[in-house]
Amino acid sequence: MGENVTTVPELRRNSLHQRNLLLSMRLNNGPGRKSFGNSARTSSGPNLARKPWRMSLSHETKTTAALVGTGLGHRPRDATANVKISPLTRSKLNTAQISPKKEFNSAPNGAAGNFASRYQELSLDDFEVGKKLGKGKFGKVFCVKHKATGFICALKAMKKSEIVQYNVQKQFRREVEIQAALKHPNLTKLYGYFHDDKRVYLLMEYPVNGELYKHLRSHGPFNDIVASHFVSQMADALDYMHSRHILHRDIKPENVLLGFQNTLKLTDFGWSVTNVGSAKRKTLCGTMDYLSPELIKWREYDNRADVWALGVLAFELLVGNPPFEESSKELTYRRILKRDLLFPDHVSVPARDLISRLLAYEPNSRIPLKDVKNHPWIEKNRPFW
Ligand SMILES: Nc1ncnc2c1ncn2[C@@H]1O[C@H](COP(=O)(O)OP(=O)(O)OP(=O)(O)O)[C@@H](O)[C@H]1O
Repeated sequence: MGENVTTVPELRRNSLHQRNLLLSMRLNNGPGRKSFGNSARTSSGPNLARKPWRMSLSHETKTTAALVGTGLGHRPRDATANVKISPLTRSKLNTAQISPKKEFNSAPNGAAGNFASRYQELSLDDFEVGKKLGKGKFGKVFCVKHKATGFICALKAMKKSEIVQYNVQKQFRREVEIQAALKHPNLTKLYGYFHDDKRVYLLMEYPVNGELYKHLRSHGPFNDIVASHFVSQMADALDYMHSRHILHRDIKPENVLLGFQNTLKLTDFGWSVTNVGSAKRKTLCGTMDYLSPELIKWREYDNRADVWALGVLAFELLVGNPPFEESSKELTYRRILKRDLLFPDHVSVPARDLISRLLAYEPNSRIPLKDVKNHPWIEKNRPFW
């Protein structure tokens, strides 16, 4: 398959936002030109395949500023908040901090305390850069070792100029703020960040076993024991996020990393958003196969859209493809709106029951995440995890 060919399944998993971004990158002669291929994750261009999409229908609540000093953050009530930073200004900026020292003290490594005291002064020279772990639209991710302490983590390097060029400062800032605030064993931790003249570097937990999606593709669908373990962990992670009034909005196997012993680590908070109280959202975002009926109908939605997406994920883990997969967006949407849910014979009765409850058409009828771990399918398989 040539570099500039995108397969139908990959386009299917693309996002409207992403297509818009791609268009904008093409119009701007930006890096999107290189990226339009199914080898996007490993090719030199940014990855635009299988990505979320988003079309803003309403003004969204923004969280408070972070990324102080990088040139990408803003200070509340600061009139210069959204002013693009010139290269000259950027070069004068100091090393940033995203969070207090305890961020690193909670890192899963004995050297973390020592590491913590140094992170404000970090630069790329403080790390041994290991293998490339992946590539996103705005940066590359590497496995790195902090030279002084031996602390191993993932480092995502993003060009400031590209973040500014594609006007995604706010989205980037929100992603960083949200990920930094979340602390849960099934969410990929963001320890902190630093920057230099050209790039911002995010230091993250390194789940060593890579993307769940790759395991799904290489090993085929999972059995009940493995799938139920993943579903239970994901329910826990989402329940935690929702308890903090945060919606993930882009659940799919590509956004799940794996640590040791099948520990699930949800990642990519690029479309996550805070949703305080009974507020509802209207921004259309997510990945086609994972969209809930209320999203497709452009209705207001809340955290139960993530519950639906968990149902789609559970199905994909057991079957190998999402339940409403079709060759076109229109056909997929039609099946979702009809809730045309068909299980292959091998899917067990209790698994069908949980998936059906997660995929209840009406958000009110969906099983609460707290009840997922007590569901018979989960309880039956738990002893074998
Ligand atoms: N903390 C991490 N540990 C291990 N691998 C990671 C980590 N974060 C990202 N990766 C890998 O690097 C790839 C690129 O990640 P990145 O966050 O830049 O992009 P993305 O979120 O997949 O895509 P995009 O930037 O287009 O939204 C991921 O697909 C994943 O395989």
